[in-house]
Amino acid sequence: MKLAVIGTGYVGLVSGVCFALNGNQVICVDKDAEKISKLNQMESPIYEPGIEALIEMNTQEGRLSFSADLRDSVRRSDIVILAVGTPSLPGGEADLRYIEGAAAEIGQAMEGYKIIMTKSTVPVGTNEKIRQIISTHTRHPFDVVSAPEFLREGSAIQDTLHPDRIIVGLDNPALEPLMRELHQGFTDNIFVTDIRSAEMIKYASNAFLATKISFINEIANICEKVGADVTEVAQGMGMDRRIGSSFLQAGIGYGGSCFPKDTNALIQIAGNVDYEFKLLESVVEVNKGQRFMIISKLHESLGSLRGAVIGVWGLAFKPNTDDVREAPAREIVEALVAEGATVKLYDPIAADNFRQQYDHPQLRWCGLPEEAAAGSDAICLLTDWSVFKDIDLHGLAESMRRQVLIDGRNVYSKEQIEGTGLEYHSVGRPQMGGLSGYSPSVAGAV
Ligand SMILES: NC(=O)c1ccc[n+]([C@@H]2O[C@H](COP(=O)([O-])OP(=O)(O)OC[C@H]3O[C@@H](n4cnc5c(N)ncnc54)[C@H](O)[C@@H]3O)[C@@H](O)[C@H]2O)c1
Ligand SMILES: O=c1ccn([C@@H]2O[C@H](COP(=O)(O)OP(=O)(O)O[C@H]3O[C@H](CO)[C@@H](O)[C@H](O)[C@H]3O)[C@@H](O)[C@H]2O)c(=O)[nH]1
Repeated sequence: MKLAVIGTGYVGLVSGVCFALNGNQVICVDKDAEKISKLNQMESPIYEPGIEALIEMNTQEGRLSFSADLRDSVRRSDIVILAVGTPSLPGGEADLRYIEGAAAEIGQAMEGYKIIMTKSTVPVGTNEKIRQIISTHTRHPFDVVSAPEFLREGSAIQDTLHPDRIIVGLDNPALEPLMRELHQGFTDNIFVTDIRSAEMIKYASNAFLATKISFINEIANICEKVGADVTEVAQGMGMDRRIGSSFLQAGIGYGGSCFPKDTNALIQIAGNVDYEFKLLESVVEVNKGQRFMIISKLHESLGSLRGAVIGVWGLAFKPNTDDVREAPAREIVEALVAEGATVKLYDPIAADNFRQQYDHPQLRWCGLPEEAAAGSDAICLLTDWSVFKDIDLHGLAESMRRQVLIDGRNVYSKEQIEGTGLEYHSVGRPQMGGLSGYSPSVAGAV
């Protein structure tokens, strides 16, 4: 099939490449000329493992091309996929200006029947709005399909090629066979529903996953006070198939371009129909607070942070991505700076993106994790990049001014820490080493 994918960000580029791999003829379109120019040189504008090799292979085999010309690309395609951003407005609602802009451009470009398939995450009713906008610009017939995307950054290609399910929302049943054919090879598990339900499935899924994370983070906070270990608790809970073991990793909370924005948008979607989504409001509240446990633990160990040197490992919102949108690291680093610390930062991939958004004279940019640790009073691990798992912790302790390690992602095992001389704090697990050692505040409870 002939496809035009509008927006070559994390979703559009990965989807475009994977649809090309599946034998389709794909044009990836972006209004950002710099992105298109990079792509034409076989260079990916985003970091996503495996993407560059697939861009090159599909382009060489003539199935994939890149263009800044939306009009021409739409005319040459049967299916137009919308993958533009839907960021948050200040009040939390989804900002639909890119969707609306692209819909108008598509309408203006059309010279015959098209299927418009929305992959962007959009509030319930948006596909109807897309239909209205397009119809004000064209007399040609078209159909609108909602096909929300569920890929995760860092494993986006695998997620696209082997998804748990594909959701297709349509109001023209005649399109179902074509949608099945388009996704053939990815999965047979295609759930066809109405457009509004498809739009809601996306928000409900993200909100549920965010709820799991805030839930386990609150359990972790209680574990610390009662002397339990949240990793054991999560493992035991996850053995119940009704609960499942995924998304029960306690830490400094969720970030990224999706969970924070989509939970807020769903609260607004509910609010617009006079429904207060209290559970989700609490999920968001818990998540906002969770990152600051890093600062509390630093205070416990070091007292005032004025004049302290703090190493920070990891700036991306999760490993294997260069994306720093809504990364918990941002607020943690800002708090450290505000408290008068010098902060030594290291991230294997995302440091440049982070620095473009936030820089300060108290920040020192480091090229290696060991460099960020040397002479520091404490290290805070904020992103669970695999490079941190294999660090020589004995050598690390020796290079530091004070031997405090705050592990915001529960990366290290008890065995790895034992004998290193580090005072080790993690999330919802017993403290190890240090003057206080592990002293659960359970005196009243036992
Ligand atoms: N990032 C993810 O992991 C992920 C996963 C699932 C769903 N989503 C959803 O998918 C959508 C896209 O997310 P993203 O992270 O890929 O966004 P992104 O910001 O990385 O990319 C969006 C791209 O669209 C381009 N664009 C905007 N208007 C355009 C127009 N009129 N013509 C051509 N190009 C245009 C922008 O220049 C940009 O390159 C959002 O709704 C998001 O919520 C994202
Ligand atoms: O047990 C867990 C799992 C994740 N996280 C954090 O949650 C955030 C999001 O992680 P993840 O879901 O892996 O990454 P995203 O790329 O944001 O993907 C989510 O958001 C996308 C955009 O909507 C959806 O398509 C995906 O299905 C959904 O998982 C990150 O900060 C993680 O560190 C935890 O703290 N604990």
